[in-house]
Amino acid sequence: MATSNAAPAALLDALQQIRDPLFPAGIPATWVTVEGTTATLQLPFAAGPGVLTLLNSTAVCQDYQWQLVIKPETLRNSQPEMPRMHGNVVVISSGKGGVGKSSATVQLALALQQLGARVGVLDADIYGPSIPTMLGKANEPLQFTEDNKMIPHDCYGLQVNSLGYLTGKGDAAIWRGPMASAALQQLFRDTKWQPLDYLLVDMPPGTGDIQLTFAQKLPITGAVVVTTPQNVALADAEKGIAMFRKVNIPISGVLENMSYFECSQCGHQEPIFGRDGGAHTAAEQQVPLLGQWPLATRMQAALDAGKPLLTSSPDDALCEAMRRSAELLAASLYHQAKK
Ligand SMILES: Nc1ncnc2c1ncn2[C@@H]1O[C@H](COP(=O)(O)OP(=O)(O)OP(=O)(O)O)[C@@H](O)[C@H]1O
Repeated sequence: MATSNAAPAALLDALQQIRDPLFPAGIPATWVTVEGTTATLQLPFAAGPGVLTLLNSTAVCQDYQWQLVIKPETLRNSQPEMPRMHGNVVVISSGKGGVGKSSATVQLALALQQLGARVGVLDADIYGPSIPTMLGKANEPLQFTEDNKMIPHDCYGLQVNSLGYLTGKGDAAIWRGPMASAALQQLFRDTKWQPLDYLLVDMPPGTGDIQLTFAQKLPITGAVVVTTPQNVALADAEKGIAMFRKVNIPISGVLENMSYFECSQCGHQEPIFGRDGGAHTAAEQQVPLLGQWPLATRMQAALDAGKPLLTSSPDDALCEAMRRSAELLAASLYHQAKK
């Protein structure tokens, strides 16, 4: 019976030649095992079955029945002296408020989960924690362990903690400066997370002291900068990128949100905030573009109802775009950490 060591050289060669944003340097032999005509691709980051379609576009690969196994690796982070307890911590940030940072956090988290990862969400947006609205359970108080750790809510299989579960509406906004940074760190540390592959942190918007201190204290693997395409948002997105660079946190990518308005009646696409602004910023800053999500009424309605599209209409074309962004994020985290 053929084993991984016996994988034909022609197959390994072909895999190494594959080029895709998920595999910028091809697929290494160590990710592939072969038994007879069954081949298994084990990926160290979350990705969807489209990967197998990519393989099957190569003639040699078509001789095998492919299986995909997702086993995300916990990568190095910004606090090498701390134990890697929370999987890969990814901060989702925006220089400007209201661009869709919380929506992106929720939807990237659900998409990563649908790609086979164990995912947590930490809502650290002190100015207005909106994750409980988007994922439900807004009025369910948190439970505590005997040693006083917060037990995260289970929302659609995600482990979720939010300042919104601890404070009454409006209370959070009075936190400022060092008090806010300390509260955020406590929220991170005093939550009893079950094993995770990815922990997505919804940061407070902006690039001030609170964000900088918090970013410096967390064991961060990468940062996503969410922006809308217009110039005022892009200028703030660039400030965000500069802030993370200053503290040596890799930028995993820019996510352009509200890229165009999509008419639900006729499908016409109107770039109301300008065209490709986030894409240009990503190119100029030499960071990956994770996606261009449209402004879509059904996305907002689903989030407002606490039933994101990925849970209520997973076959929607928008969900496909979100899963693509999530796999690009997972791959970017991996490749940047291995550089
Ligand atoms: N692509 C989109 N299409 C339609 N509505 C969207 C889209 N992205 C976000 N929204 C809606 O815009 C509003 C603001 O989004 P969200 O709360 O995610 O922004 P934010 O950047 O986190 O804001 P804040 O600065 O308050 O933290 C929400 O009602 C959300 O449902």
